Amino acid sequence: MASQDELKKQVGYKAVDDYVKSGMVVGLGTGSTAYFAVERVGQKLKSGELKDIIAIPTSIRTKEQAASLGIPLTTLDTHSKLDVAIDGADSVDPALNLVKGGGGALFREKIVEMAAEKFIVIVDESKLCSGLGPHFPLPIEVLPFCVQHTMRCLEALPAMQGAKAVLRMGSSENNKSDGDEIAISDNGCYLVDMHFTSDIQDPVALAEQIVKTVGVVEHGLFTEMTTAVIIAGKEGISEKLA
Ligand SMILES: O=C[C@H](O)[C@H](O)[C@H](O)COP(=O)(O)O
Repeated sequence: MASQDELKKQVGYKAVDDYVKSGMVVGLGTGSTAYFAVERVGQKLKSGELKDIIAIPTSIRTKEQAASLGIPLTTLDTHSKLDVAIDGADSVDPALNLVKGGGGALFREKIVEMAAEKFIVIVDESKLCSGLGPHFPLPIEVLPFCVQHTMRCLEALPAMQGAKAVLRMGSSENNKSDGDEIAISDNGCYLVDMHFTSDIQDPVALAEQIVKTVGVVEHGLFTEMTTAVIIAGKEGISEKLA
């Protein structure tokens, strides 16, 4: 049976093979699944199968990986429109709404992926869920100023359904929750993870309430953005179109 890494590699490679063509401006996602898509772009540029690609990375980690592979890079300041962006996700619901930001990259991911004509999501089947929320905590990037106050405001939002806010701890090297310092995003901000005990009833309404909360930079609900989800599982690879 294929390992989880093998499944991630399969979808990462397939997304590049199916959706990235020469001459495109490509958004490169962040995380252990997107890693393989970046690897594939690098391989195909090196072999000459792809030409004239320019890419926009969604984190410092991805920028470093892409640079090490010789992928030409740009930013949204130079290219406001992308042909395609490819990224992983932490949760995918049946309507292809996503929770993202488990690796802390949600702000850069969202600003890049919103600018892409096609947004291709790559996951193994463990990321599929019947409803967002309990499957994976919802990350929110916030300014450090008075973070405890911002967390209480988030908990009090009507559409938050009583979810509990937890300030993410990590280390300066890795903003996954594995250290004893407050995790710092690539943008110098904090990350708050909202823990739900029931499915989020209305992700669009919740997103609207979160962005109106002063102190919030961005949140990890990616609603109505997905073009397609490529899923790797025990039965092989499948694709769901929005
Ligand atoms: O901030 C991180 C991103 O949103 C990732 O795309 C997401 O956490 C999925 O990462 P992975 O493919 O490592 O599970």
